[in-house]
Amino acid sequence: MSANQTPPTATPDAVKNSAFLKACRREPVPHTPVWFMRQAGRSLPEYRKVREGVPMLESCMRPDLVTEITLQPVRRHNVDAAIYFSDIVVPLKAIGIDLDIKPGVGPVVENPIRTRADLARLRDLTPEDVSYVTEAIGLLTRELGATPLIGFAGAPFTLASYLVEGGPSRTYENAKAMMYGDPELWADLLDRLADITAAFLKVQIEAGAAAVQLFDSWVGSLAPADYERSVMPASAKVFEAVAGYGVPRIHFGVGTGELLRLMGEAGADVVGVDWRVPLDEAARRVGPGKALQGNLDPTILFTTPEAVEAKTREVLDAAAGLEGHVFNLGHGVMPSTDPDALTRLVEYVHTQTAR
Ligand SMILES: Cc1c2[nH]c(c1CCC(=O)O)Cc1[nH]c(c(CCC(=O)O)c1C)Cc1[nH]c(c(CCC(=O)O)c1C)Cc1[nH]c(c(C)c1CCC(=O)O)C2
Repeated sequence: MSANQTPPTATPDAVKNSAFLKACRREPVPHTPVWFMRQAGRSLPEYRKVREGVPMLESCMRPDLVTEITLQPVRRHNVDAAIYFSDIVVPLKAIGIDLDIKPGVGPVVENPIRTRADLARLRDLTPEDVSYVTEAIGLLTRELGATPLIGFAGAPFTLASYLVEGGPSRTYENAKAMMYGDPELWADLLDRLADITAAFLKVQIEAGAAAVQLFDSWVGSLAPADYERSVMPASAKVFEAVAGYGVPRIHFGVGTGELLRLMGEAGADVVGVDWRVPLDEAARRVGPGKALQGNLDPTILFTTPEAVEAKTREVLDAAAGLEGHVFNLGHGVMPSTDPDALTRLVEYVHTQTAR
């Protein structure tokens, strides 16, 4: 093993043999595994109760709260994987970036990153900066038993979109202007973010995360040629940095139909697909050797159980020929979703796909 290679992690056998990890490895499964992006928090009344009076970022730094919130959807819905409760901006906060998560708005950065001098504020992340993550994952893996824990991070482009814009955006005009107008500064910014993201994922894997997901939620705003030239190298650097652990790497974005092949080639084992591209078509675009994750439109959950089943059937039919399928929504659970609709959906996918 060369000096810059990482050792494989000791994922327990019971977790390794879970339906979720088998599907990620494209092995036969007893049933199609299910989890939901943004299953922790959001729609659960028990989540709102424990969060009462605790600001979002503070809750991410408290191992007792992180453990409880991560476990809540596992207890309630019988999902096949847990996702670590945190946020994509937590590693940026941990290195001292002055940002906050405003309720109903999202991440807001006090002083956006716009110039070369601003880059100096992005120092490396050390495990000590996020010791609460290591502690929480230690607690969680004990409680979860055979249920895998998914670690996650924001991808360089999506993190840059918040850092350069200063908050949520529809058009990403400042970020894209930097990408087109000062490609060297942009490349250096994304490279810095790749290192921070890779360090944050390593902390989670070394603490016991059995898989990781890179959220490039907003990268669908780019044309494939610009993605390939200006973003893919940084995302590929993140995937490469954690390749040696042997844990599945999931890559997800919204509106990424035109980018699916490149997002797989960046180094993912599993490509996440939103609801705009049927999974059989997504498989053709991604090519062989990758599992797919997705892709029920989350808004269908506001209709009737019959309509949810019919739409789920379409997803399962499109997924029938795939090498590996992890059932998920095409984007995160929306806050006003009825939690019982999620529980019924898990049950439906499990019974429809039982082998
Ligand atoms: C773009 C992005 C963010 N955060 C995240 C993404 C990528 C996923 C995606 O595309 O949806 C990722 C994220 N954020 C959160 C998780 C927890 C784990 C999970 O349940 O998936 C995960 C995986 C908790 C959170 N992150 C946030 C909340 C809500 C804050 C609260 O409950 O007070 C939660 C539970 C805040 C947040 N943070 C962010 C947004 C857009 C918001 C929502 C703002 C709002 O509408 O209130 C940035």
